[in-house]
Amino acid sequence: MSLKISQAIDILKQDHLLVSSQVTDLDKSVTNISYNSREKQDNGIFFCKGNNFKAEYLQQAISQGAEIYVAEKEFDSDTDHIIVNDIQKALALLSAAYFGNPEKDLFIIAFTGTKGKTTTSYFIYDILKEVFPKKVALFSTIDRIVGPNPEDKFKSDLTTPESLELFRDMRRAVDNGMTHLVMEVSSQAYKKNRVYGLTFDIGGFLNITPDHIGANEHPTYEDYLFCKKQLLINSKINIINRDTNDFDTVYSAALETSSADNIYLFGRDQTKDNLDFLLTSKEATLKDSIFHVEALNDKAVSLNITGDYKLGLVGDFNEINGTAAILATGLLDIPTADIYDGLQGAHVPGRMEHITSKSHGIIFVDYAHNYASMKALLGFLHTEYPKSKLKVVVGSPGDKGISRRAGFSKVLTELADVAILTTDDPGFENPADICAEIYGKIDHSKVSTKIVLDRKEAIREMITSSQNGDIIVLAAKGNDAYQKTKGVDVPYPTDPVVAKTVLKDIEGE
Ligand SMILES: CC(=O)N[C@H]1[C@@H](OP(=O)(O)OP(=O)(O)OC[C@H]2O[C@@H](n3ccc(=O)[nH]c3=O)[C@H](O)[C@@H]2O)O[C@H](CO)[C@@H](O)[C@@H]1O[C@H](C)C(=O)N[C@@H](C)C(=O)N[C@H](CCC(=O)O)C(=O)O
Ligand SMILES: Nc1ncnc2c1ncn2[C@@H]1O[C@H](COP(=O)(O)OP(=O)(O)OP(=O)(O)O)[C@@H](O)[C@H]1O
Repeated sequence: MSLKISQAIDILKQDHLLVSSQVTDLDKSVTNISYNSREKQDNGIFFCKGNNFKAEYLQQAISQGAEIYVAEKEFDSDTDHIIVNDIQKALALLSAAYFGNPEKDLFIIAFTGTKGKTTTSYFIYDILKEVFPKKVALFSTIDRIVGPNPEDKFKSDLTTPESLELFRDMRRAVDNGMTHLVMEVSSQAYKKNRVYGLTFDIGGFLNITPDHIGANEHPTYEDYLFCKKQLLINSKINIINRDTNDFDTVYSAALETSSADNIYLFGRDQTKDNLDFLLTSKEATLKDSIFHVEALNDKAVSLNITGDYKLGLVGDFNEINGTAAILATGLLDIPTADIYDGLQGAHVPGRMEHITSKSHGIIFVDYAHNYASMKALLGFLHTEYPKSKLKVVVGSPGDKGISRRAGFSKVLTELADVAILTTDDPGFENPADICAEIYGKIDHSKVSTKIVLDRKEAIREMITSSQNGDIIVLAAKGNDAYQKTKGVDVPYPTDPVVAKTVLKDIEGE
């Protein structure tokens, strides 16, 4: 991979990002790109970016071989440099160019939403794999998959990677023969311009509820919504959940760059304007749900996806995610039978995973970790199984998402029968204080609550004290294999593994 300096300057000029440059050889090409001085920099271009950037990082990069730097201000007048007015945008455009614009060789389907991004992306990935084996890449919160072999799959650090890593991994995907990419786009990705310059083939909007508002994320809900809707402005075809909050704002965003013919609306309420697809729940068991998708007009009928579908994971919210996935893949002309099969077999790590016991009820492991998602989850279980006791093991993280604590108190009071509060990524806070905060706002006349700080013990206690007919929800941690504690990722066996170990101990094989 390489990038000629004159080409870099042209790209920046064209996008009105260039402020000035001091370059000794415009014909020179760099063969390394980095924003982290701890990496190797031989013949490289280095980006000075980030809230916590220090001038000494640039000196380290230069001493390690960086030939030129890009920054928003001059740090070192002796070294070649390009000054720009937006370092994040510059990083995105120049990363794309450095990696040979791999986005042009991929059909990219991207989804956003406060909840359901990961699930919907896995659904689409599992459907597409049926039709394009070994040709589908996935960039999700859980895994990034850039090729067909085991070494091409690795854990993600962010939901949407920084632009440099995004284009690097797209390049790897293309070089590995991938033709399609399914990815999650977080609001932060737009806030931080990680996806700047990208146009998605299909963009989907699932929902928005207040979340991710705080010092390091979005200052206000309006800012959160503004960032989220950018995905639709930057997509050729749009899929929108008609029942989302702020629908009018979201739909107007889609109309900024797409005609109504290229916007597909789905939802559960047939009386709403412009609905293209109606979703209706049909049957749900503890293991799967069957729902119906019906095209309501000629535009929708042309996708040929009307029919019943089955999902191997329950939750009416998952039917919404499933419908979004059906539309996205229907737009690719994929036979309905393949969509049906892919969806039926879809599995999303840590999302509504169910574990059956012989005599201690049914256990769900789910990543629900704020009021809205817990409300959707517990509300669904409560409606489907009104006679069962709902027993929840949950904790809330330290150092972030403070509002989730009051949200858990509220939703547990509204819907749970029994709750054990426990540890979940306490960071630099004391997990006992976090639990006490949740405990303090629970109405104890409605839900029997206790605190067991050791998460494994909390799960053990909940399972051993339950019986058939009970529904246990191990919430908020999903399939996470560590507890983030005082800056260290302390290994944790994962909730499903802990639950299965407890069952093995008390029920045998
Ligand atoms: C607030 C925020 O968005 N921060 C992100 C941002 O950090 P930053 O650019 O400000 O960089 P920084 O961490 O301050 O570090 C300064 C710079 O110095 C460099 N450095 C540092 C040390 C050194 O020795 N040498 C050196 O060169 C670093 O490489 C960096 O470029 O860019 C970094 C990548 O370059 C991200 O890791 C980081 O995400 C933080 C850690 C994060 O986790 N953000 C969350 C809020 C997030 O983005 N979440 C969304 C999902 C939310 C949702 O579900 O909707 C996501 O997409 O994951
Ligand atoms: N469409 C939806 N509406 C409401 N809640 C949902 C929806 N889909 C999933 N959930 C709930 O949210 C949890 C997280 O789902 P998922 O990981 O798919 O969302 P996400 O958007 O990727 O979340 P995050 O941004 O927190 O990583 C699930 O475990 C489930 O409890």
